[in-house]
Amino acid sequence: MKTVRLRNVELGDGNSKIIVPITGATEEKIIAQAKELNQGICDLAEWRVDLFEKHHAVSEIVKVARKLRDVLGDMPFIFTIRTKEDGGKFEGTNEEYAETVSRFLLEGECDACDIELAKGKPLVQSLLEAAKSHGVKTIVSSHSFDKTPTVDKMISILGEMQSCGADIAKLAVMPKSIQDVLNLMLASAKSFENLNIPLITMSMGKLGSFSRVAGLLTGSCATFGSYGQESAPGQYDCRDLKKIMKMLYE
Ligand SMILES: O=C1C[C@@](O)(C(=O)O)C[C@@H](O)[C@@H]1O
Repeated sequence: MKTVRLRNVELGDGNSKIIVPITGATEEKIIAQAKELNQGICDLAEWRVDLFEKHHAVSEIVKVARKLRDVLGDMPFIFTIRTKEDGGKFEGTNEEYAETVSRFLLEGECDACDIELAKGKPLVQSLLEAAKSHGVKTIVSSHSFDKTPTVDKMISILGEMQSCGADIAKLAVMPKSIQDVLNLMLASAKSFENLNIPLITMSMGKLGSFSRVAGLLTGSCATFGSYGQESAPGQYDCRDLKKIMKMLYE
């Protein structure tokens, strides 16, 4: 299993890292939230750019990202612009999505970039290449907010992420039953055995929250916790998450 290093954080080394999404709508709120994260409450930050009110202007995104970089110090940060189809607020076309991500990679600064698998192979591959050429690691992601696919389907989604060249594969699904949560965990554990890139997997919602602390069983190398507003249903407050992970992992 390959590990992926983002600054001083090694993903896939057997511990589960805590990622907190920055969810503010304004520059002021984004920077204020980042300042609080830099107090040892998490290992990585994810900037949910689609929640920023000026996410249509790449120059504004780049400007805020520079400030974020300064405020976060050595904490790695992930650039994520989540589209409506995957549960986010970005409503542009696939071309506009690709344009925003690729222009950011050219002009901005981040340690890793989220790329949605559902955007299709040619687009995903061109963004993966752009990220690589800028020394940015990639997290290819897939979200299913209305259901949990079958175990085989989830295994094949994670496999597809690896075969298209992702550094990290991420899968988030919504359960309707306990079996769905167990299915996500099983698909993750099986993929962990068979793939050689780090995985981040979660079953969302209240029911799925068990999966968010089960990285030891499922091979998920990181878990998302909230600080203030959650960016997806079922996230634990990151301070509680830190305590739970300490109990489970030490
Ligand atoms: O992909 C993910 C996972 C997530 O959807 C979750 O369920 O914790 C939260 C998002 O902010 C992140 O980009």
